[in-house]
Order: sequence, then structure tokens, then C-alpha cells
Amino acid sequence: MKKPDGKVVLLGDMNVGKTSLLHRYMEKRFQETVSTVGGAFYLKQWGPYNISIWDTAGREQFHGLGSMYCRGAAAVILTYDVNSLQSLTELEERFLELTDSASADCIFAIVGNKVDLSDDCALPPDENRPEKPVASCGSKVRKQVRAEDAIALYKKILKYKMLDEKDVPAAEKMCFETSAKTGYKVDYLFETVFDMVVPIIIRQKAEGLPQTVDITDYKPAKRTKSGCCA
Ligand SMILES: Nc1nc2c(ncn2[C@@H]2O[C@H](COP(=O)(O)OP(=O)(O)OP(=O)(O)O)[C@@H](O)[C@H]2O)c(=O)[nH]1
Ligand SMILES: [Mg+2]
Repeated sequence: MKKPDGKVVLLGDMNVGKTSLLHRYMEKRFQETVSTVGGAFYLKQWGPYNISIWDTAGREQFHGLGSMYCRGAAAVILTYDVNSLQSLTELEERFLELTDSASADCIFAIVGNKVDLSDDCALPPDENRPEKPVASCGSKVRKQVRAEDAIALYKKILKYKMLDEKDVPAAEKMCFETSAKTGYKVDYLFETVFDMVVPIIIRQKAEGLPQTVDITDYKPAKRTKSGCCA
């Protein structure tokens, strides 16, 4: 098997469409999925480099695996569902800390998937959205997460990582909206990220950093009261 030169990891809550995005990009089709168990990866040739793209499980019981998959990652694609504000909140509350093991110069992309289900009839900026029932907007439902919400999260990530806005790609460039179902902006997302990780791969190769996932790094998650893992 070819050895990967660099790693891109998809993270996000269950059901947001991580596996579907990867299928759409790699196989150019949308097919029914089953909820991911553990993780899986695809290898993508990008110019002279082989990039491994890791699909992770959003389900809580697999949460402990996330930081193992992120180890040394050149890019992390944080995925949410544009019709679920909670799925965006989860990125900050549950998934961001998993990226502590990623490369220090890791690229972050924030991706709102399932745009085919909603119309972008923008909400008034001061409307208190989460408590409101989903209103209809034309033939579709009204989108629950605005582009500005994703941009605000990107800026919080920079703060968390203690990065200066002027040293990293602009938030507007790194926040995407996609549909794995129709294929909308899926190629654009992955190919933008691949172009950005090439310099990181070159540096990692020069430093001789390994690009495999070491399962001995896995630390089982603590049990919570509900019996799930955290
Ligand atoms: N309408 C629509 N449905 C989607 C889209 N992407 C995924 N889905 C559906 O959403 C459900 C969950 O998709 P998955 O790709 O399995 O989600 P996941 O993030 O991989 O979930 P876990 O593996 O549990 O973490 C499936 O029924 C998909 O068919 C999309 O862009 N539009
Ligand atoms: Mg999945």
C-alpha cells in the first residue's frame, strides 16, 4: 500500500454527513450510509503526494478516538449540519479539544453540510433562533446556522490555538457550505484544503514526521453517569 505523506481529518457530530461528503468526493456519488464505527480512511493522490483523509465517528462512544486520529494532522475539517445549530455548538464544545494533537500549523476548515435541505432566506440578525420552531421558507425549511455563526467559530478556534488572524487563511475562505447529496461545493472544499496542506506536508516530510495512526496512542474515554463515554 502507498504510504500517506500527510493527513486530513473530518470531525463533527454524528449524522452531519462526514462519510457522505467523503463518498461524494472520492466516488462521485451519494449513497445511503451507516453510522461510522471507529474510523476509516481514503488515500488521495494530490500532485506528487498521497494524502490520507480520515473519516471519524461522531457518536459519543467513539469520542476518545478523535485525538488519536488528529495526531499530526495537516488539516482538520470540522463539519456541522446547517440545519442544526447544536451541531455547530458541538464543534466548539466537544471536538475542538481533540485537535490539540494536530500539527502546530494545522489548517482548519469549517463546513456546513446539507444545504440542499434548506433555503438561505436569511434570518433577521437579532432573531432568537434556537427556541423558535423551524419555519418553512419556500418549499424548504429555513436554515438554522448562518455563515456568520461559522465565521465566529473560526475566530474562536484561532483564539483557542493562540493564532493571529493575519498569519492564517481568512475566515471567509475557510468556512464552506456543501451538500453531499447534490455535490454542491464538495470538490471545491477538498481541493482547497489539499492545496493548503501541501506546504505543511513538505515541512513534515523534511522533519521526518510519521503519517500513520498509532493505536497504542488510544486512551479509553472515561465513563459518564449516563453509561456513555466522554
Ligand atoms: N439531504 C442531505 N442528506 C445528507 C447529506 N449528507 C448526508 N446526508 C444524510 O445524513 C445522514 C447521515 O450521513 P452520514 O454521512 O452517515 O453522517 P456522519 O457524519 O458520517 O455520521 P457518523 O458516522 O455517525 O458520525 C444519512 O442519512 C445521509 O444520507 C446532504 O448533504 N444532504
Ligand atoms: Mg460517518
